[in-house]
Amino acid sequence: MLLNYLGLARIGMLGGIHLPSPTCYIVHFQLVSGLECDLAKNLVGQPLARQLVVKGLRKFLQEPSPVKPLVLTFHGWTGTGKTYLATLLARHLFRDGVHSAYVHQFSPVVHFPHAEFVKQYKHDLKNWIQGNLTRCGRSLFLFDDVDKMQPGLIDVIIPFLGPSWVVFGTNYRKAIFIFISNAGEKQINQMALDLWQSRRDREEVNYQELEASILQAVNEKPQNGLWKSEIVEERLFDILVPFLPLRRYHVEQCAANELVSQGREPQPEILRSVADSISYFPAEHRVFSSTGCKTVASRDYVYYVY
Ligand SMILES: Nc1ncnc2c1ncn2[C@@H]1O[C@H](COP(=O)(O)OP(=O)(O)OP(=O)(O)O)[C@@H](O)[C@H]1O
Repeated sequence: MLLNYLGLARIGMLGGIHLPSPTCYIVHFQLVSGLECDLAKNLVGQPLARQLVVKGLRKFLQEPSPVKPLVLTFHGWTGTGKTYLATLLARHLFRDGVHSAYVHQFSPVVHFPHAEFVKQYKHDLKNWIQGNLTRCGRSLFLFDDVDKMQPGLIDVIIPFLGPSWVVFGTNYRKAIFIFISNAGEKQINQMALDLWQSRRDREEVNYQELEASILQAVNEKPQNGLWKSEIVEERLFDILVPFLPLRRYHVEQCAANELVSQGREPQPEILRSVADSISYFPAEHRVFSSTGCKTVASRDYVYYVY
């Protein structure tokens, strides 16, 4: 029963049968440029995240024999585009995007809900990753809400993240792992607010300082899936990607993109109404969107037509 919660039956892995597959994604020279272009068009207000991911991916894919898997951690406030970026990345790597059999998404509430089953979860997760990397060395693993995972659970995948050439008889160095969390969101938001208060552009954020304060926040908070994790302590991640809080004009941009994708005119009055309907923080200055662009796509734009 526990195996089924990870959907292991779906791909014929029960009983240790690993079906080799020739159809993992094929690295081609347009892959990263295509992603870069897509992100420039659709990922609003996150130039730093875009540059970090594109640069890291390009370097990783150019290497025929990478020294280790690519491990990215995404941090930031809700609705700033962390999952969205991961989805776009999956779409460029695999024809079926996140629905590909080689993309594996994990969420603590769906896959690891009960603290008393952690031992079983660890066992199943390790087998699941091992089995799927045997099928496709270029698999993509997305861990959502890592900060809400049981501490220690994630450490079971550490052998797959390091530079070991062969672990359990398989080469794991071409895989991509992404850990998504809100850990460090306060630090990111504070830094963006400080910049705003000193009338500087939010994109002028000092990456090294930000990275250090996010790592400190992760380590200070127990009951956080990355707390005391070797992924952080041993620096098994390659790139820490911060997502900045979004401003009102970003919300308008998200609404404009949504309208255009629906084949509609992005009329300024509609964009203004959408932005007006969202709350902003901190209360005294109302600088950043409380929900980022999260609720923008699900709006019923019919009501915004005058
Ligand atoms: N920077 C952005 N650019 C364009 N659209 C965005 C952006 N951020 C969020 N969105 C929109 O909001 C939706 C939800 O965003 P997403 O799931 O990426 O948020 P998140 O940062 O992962 O938040 P959470 O921490 O709550 O999971 C996306 O599917 C997309 O439609």
